[in-house]
Amino acid sequence: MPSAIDPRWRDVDLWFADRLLPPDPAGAAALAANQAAGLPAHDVSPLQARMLALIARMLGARRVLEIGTLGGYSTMHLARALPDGGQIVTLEADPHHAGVAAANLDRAGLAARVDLRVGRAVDSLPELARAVAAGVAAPFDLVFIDADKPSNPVYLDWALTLVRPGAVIIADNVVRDGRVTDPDGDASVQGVRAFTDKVAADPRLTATVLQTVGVKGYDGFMMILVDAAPAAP
Ligand SMILES: C[S@@+](CC[C@H](N)C(=O)[O-])C[C@H]1O[C@@H](n2cnc3c(N)ncnc32)[C@H](O)[C@@H]1O
Repeated sequence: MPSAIDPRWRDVDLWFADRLLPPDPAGAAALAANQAAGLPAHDVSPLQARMLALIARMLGARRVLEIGTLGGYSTMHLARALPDGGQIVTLEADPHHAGVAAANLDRAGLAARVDLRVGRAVDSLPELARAVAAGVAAPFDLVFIDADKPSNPVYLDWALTLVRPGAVIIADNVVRDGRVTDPDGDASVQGVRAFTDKVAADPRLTATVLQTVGVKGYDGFMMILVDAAPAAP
């Protein structure tokens, strides 16, 4: 169970969001539609969405892969960060979530930039990999992993077949209220732990974790740079 959110975390998030984020009627409408449709409130926060969008812009990303769409809130922010002709492919297992996301993205005028694929990510990823390997589709510049945590190690393997050298992979919810350090943690904790070990063992990868507190409680992101050559120590 997540622990209570310290009111200071929420207040500080809102204080910065008030100052740094522009009004986002489409984002607010998406969150309201998600709630009305009974989706879990597992979307990134507005400031976290801005962080993802900033990373996409800093990378000059044209192709983004997202694993875990929910109602399309993070998808929306990443899609807006793309240049003309850019595309985000987003994978969602739950048809109800995908339907709500499609409506949200359509209402936000972003449908043309989003390729929403419904089905388990492990079933969608091979086709994406075939397209990239055949040169039919460009490799991805940024991958955002935000779905079922037990599958994170598998998602890492697929991501590494799908990205260009210099790409960035971001995984959400790696801290899990501090539970990541529990060797007897649940399947999600085990997924994050195995994912972390896999990242650490791969000489092509340079990674760090940013622990976060805020309106979403206590959690964190792993950020991974995929180097062209083995990573320096
Ligand atoms: C944390 S939510 C995603 C939140 C979203 N990225 C955002 O910030 O707005 C995780 C989503 O992953 C989906 N999911 C879970 N298992 C999946 C799988 N095997 N393949 C694809 N999507 C999956 C869930 O249905 C849920 O909608």
